[in-house]
Amino acid sequence: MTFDLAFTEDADAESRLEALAALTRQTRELMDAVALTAAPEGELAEIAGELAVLTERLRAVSRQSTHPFHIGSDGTLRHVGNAVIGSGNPFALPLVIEPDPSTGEGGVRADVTFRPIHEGPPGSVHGGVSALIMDHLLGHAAALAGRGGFTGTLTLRYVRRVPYGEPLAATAAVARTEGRKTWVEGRIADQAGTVLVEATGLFITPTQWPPMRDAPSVAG
Ligand SMILES: CCCCC/C=C\C/C=C\C/C=C\C/C=C\CCCC(=O)SCCNC(=O)CCNC(=O)[C@H](O)C(C)(C)COP(=O)(O)OP(=O)(O)OC[C@H]1O[C@@H](n2cnc3c(N)ncnc32)[C@H](O)[C@@H]1OP(=O)(O)O
Repeated sequence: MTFDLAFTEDADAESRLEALAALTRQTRELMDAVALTAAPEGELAEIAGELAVLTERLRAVSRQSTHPFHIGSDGTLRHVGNAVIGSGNPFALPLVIEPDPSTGEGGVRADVTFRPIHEGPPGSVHGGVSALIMDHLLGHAAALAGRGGFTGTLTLRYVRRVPYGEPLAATAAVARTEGRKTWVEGRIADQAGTVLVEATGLFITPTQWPPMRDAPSVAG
């Protein structure tokens, strides 16, 4: 397979990206408020009407596509539209990933506090949301090791229910490599270190891929 990963300089000024990030954060607050609202029926309909006006205002000046990868002013590789880390994507948690070489090659960690909008089983985080976070974090570890690629397989073991509203830690590091294949292992644990989710992912680097050995740090 061939795959062109275009690292474009984004035309948007940093100040506009900051304003977009502020709108995105506000939208996340809105999502949380909607999920927990106890407002009466009439007020719900009224608020929906007000939001429809705002939605139309945004839609009237839509981009053709979401923000692509671009190199930020500090040299960081940014993906503003990403579903997990994107500062311009309300769906993103967002996950803020830090390198943690102490955990191994490509080692990364992220503090994560899930919210009620992530609910699956009552009072717990949806297993698919945990998988999303693990997929991304494992992929980030592979990229940090200079072996970025697509997820081929992702296997999870749900050890204990994952609570929301509680600070948790997600970690990952490369376990082994073979040609274009990179196996990465990771976990989500609570503050006491109790493992809640274990994950193993196989990432495959496409045949035509820009050299990642000198990849800049990645952010949303
Ligand atoms: C969305 C991000 C994009 C990635 C950007 C990466 C880096 C950018 C820099 C930083 C980014 C930072 C972090 C990234 C964070 C998260 C990553 C999220 C990743 C995703 O969210 S990604 C979406 C889900 N993912 C897909 O959408 C994949 C769809 N798929 C394909 O695009 C192809 O399928 C591909 C490329 C996987 C392989 O295609 P190919 O042509 O290169 O490989 P080929 O067939 O030649 O096989 C070669 C050897 O791999 C074995 N093999 C092949 N496929 C396998 C599989 N699935 N499972 C197990 N083994 C497999 C064969 O059996 C053979 O093995 P052997 O050599 O031993 O015979």
